[in-house]
Amino acid sequence: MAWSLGRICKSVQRLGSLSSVQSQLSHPATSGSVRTMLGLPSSCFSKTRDFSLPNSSWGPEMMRLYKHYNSQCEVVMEGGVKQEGPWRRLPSYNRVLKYATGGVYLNKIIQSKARLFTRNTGDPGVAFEYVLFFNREEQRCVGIFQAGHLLEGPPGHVHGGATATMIDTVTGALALILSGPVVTANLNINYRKPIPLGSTVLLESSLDRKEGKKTFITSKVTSSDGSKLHTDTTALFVSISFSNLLLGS
Ligand SMILES: CCCCCCCCCCCCCCCC(=O)SCCNC(=O)CCNC(=O)[C@H](O)C(C)(C)COP(=O)(O)OP(=O)(O)OC[C@H]1O[C@@H](n2cnc3c(N)ncnc32)[C@H](O)[C@@H]1OP(=O)(O)O
Repeated sequence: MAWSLGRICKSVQRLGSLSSVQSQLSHPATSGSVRTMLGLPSSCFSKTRDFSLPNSSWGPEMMRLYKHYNSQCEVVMEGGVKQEGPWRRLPSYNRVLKYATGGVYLNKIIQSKARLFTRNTGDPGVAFEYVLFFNREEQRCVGIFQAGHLLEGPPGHVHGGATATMIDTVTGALALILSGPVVTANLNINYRKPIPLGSTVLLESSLDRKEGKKTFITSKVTSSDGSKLHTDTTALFVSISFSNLLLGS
């Protein structure tokens, strides 16, 4: 077990290196063959579903925003030469640690039925449909989120906890890319306007500042056209030793 844990820690430490993460992010043109998320051979991911790719449940607004950012992941230069664009799509799996260990699953630490909360159903469109994009230059992450009917809170609207989950995801992803292994220490959310169930919203997060172990991120959720502010948030992430997190110390 110690050997497997060591491999996980090394993988996540690699994930914590900005240059490493950036080089490992999937490229739009090769999204079906993501090199790896954690620096592992692509065979570890070959049978793994990438949940951040379009599926039949995505509505027109979700597709429009997806195409808007995805088209900026690659730019075609004069002469038809393709180059990386300012944005990267972040792949999204439901059992990262299983694959981080190359299939050696740590049953004693993580229950074998464990799934990433936001990716715990394979049924398209019923819960969290989302995709994240990262902009290196601007140190920004955006999330496009279509809320399924299982996320109801107030009748016809999204549960505040589900919204918080998505805010945690988009701010957490940014903090993770910029600072390596982190946990959420504080999320301060102002709920301004309810989000209609089934609608698509845009989550934007950007780096406020870094102070030692602390990474401060700001975020807002707006309607897909940007005209309506649903929430604004400040978030604090604290850097951790990944082995301490797994061992609960
Ligand atoms: C290829 C790449 C693809 C990437 C694509 C990834 C996509 C996929 C992304 C998914 C993203 C999901 C993101 C989910 C993230 C969770 O959900 S994490 C789970 C929820 N969070 C937790 O369970 C955390 C529980 N809390 C803790 O473990 C500990 O309290 C903490 C937060 C580590 C802090 O521990 P501590 O011993 O207090 O730490 P300590 O060193 O004393 O404090 C450090 C500093 O932080 C301050 N601080 C600590 N807590 C607080 C607080 N609550 N308020 C204010 N200040 C605080 C301290 O005052 C201290 O400040 P300074 O003195 O340095 O100025």
